[in-house]
Amino acid sequence: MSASIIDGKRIAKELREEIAGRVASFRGEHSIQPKLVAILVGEDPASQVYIRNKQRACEQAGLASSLIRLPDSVSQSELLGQIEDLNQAPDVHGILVQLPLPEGISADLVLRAIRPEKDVDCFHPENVGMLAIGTPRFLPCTPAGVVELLKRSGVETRGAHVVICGRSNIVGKPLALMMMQKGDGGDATVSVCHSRSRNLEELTRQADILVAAVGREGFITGSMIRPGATVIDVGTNRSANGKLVGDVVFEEAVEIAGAITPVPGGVGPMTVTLLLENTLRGARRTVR
Ligand SMILES: NC(=O)C1=CN([C@@H]2O[C@H](COP(=O)(O)OP(=O)(O)OC[C@H]3O[C@@H](n4cnc5c(N)ncnc54)[C@H](OP(=O)(O)O)[C@@H]3O)[C@@H](O)[C@H]2O)C=CC1
Ligand SMILES: Nc1nc(=O)c2c([nH]1)NC[C@@H]1CN(c3ccc(C(=O)N[C@@H](CCC(=O)O)C(=O)O)cc3)C=[N+]21
Ligand SMILES: [Mg+2]
Repeated sequence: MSASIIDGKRIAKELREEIAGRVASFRGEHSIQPKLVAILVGEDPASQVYIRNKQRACEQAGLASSLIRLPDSVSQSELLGQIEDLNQAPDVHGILVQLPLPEGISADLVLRAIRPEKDVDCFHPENVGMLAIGTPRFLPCTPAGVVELLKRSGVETRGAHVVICGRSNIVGKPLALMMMQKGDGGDATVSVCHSRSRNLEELTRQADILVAAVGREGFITGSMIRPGATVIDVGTNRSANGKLVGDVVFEEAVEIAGAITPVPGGVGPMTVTLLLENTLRGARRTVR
């Protein structure tokens, strides 16, 4: 038996074409081009991949985008000053500060400094709070990408047991919030595992939908997967041979799972796509 492969690249392309259409009509109606600005401090390799892909995606969807590169040595106050300029700039609708940030810069402080109306990552405490109570302003890109992938591949979340490995503020925690929410794409029973979880394999084997967001190559092996389960691999790891690999041992998992996302070509392209969606949403706010 072999799992069906969830083609994130294809689904992302479909969704991008829809977004491009909406961007075009927004521009036609308001003569405003939605604009995203990303800030990269230093040279984190995962961030480089993300940046390259989102610049290209913005171009294809008709969005403006720019990248501010700052050296590792930049001071926290200089960075905060840059963010404040972007907060004030009327032509900027989305601001994204790439994580991780170098030591000596407080990510918490930096993320709070971004004006919530331009916080396309949905990392600001106000936006996380809105998400948690069920009245989201933005949906966080990677979790929303996962939910959209499931929806578009016909995987039912309602009543399903979703087991998420990882509890970060960027993936695991907001994904848990979204999937436990009432209604479409949610209504799941959610378990969240982390490095202190006991009997991990016992937990993951209960999953109808297993999400790996740990950041370790080879983390999810075949024996951790219930036969027929859907496996979503969020991991983006640089392997020793330079290849991009997920957290799941794909060759094992594909024999056991019912459906599985590959890396690359699974969740990653969806993250980029949802960022386009959020930038358009940020621009819409300015005309209401
Ligand atoms: N495809 C995409 O669009 C994106 C991909 N990523 C990728 O996803 C992965 C996760 O990213 P991120 O959430 O930022 O990572 P973090 O390092 O912030 O979080 C990793 C999580 O995994 C948990 N963990 C670590 N070791 C174990 C273990 N032995 N058993 C169980 N849980 C464990 C940690 O537990 P604890 O909390 O106890 O430390 C933590 O909650 C990375 O590979 C990243 O590159 C990230 C964002 C977007
Ligand atoms: N503020 C912030 N927000 C983030 O969302 C954020 C971040 N910082 N820091 C880094 C991580 C990582 N991340 C990825 C997004 C897309 C791909 C992606 O496009 N992946 C393609 C890669 C294909 C390739 O080019 O090789 C794929 O999996 O197919 C990967 C990783 C977002 N992150
Ligand atoms: Mg991290």
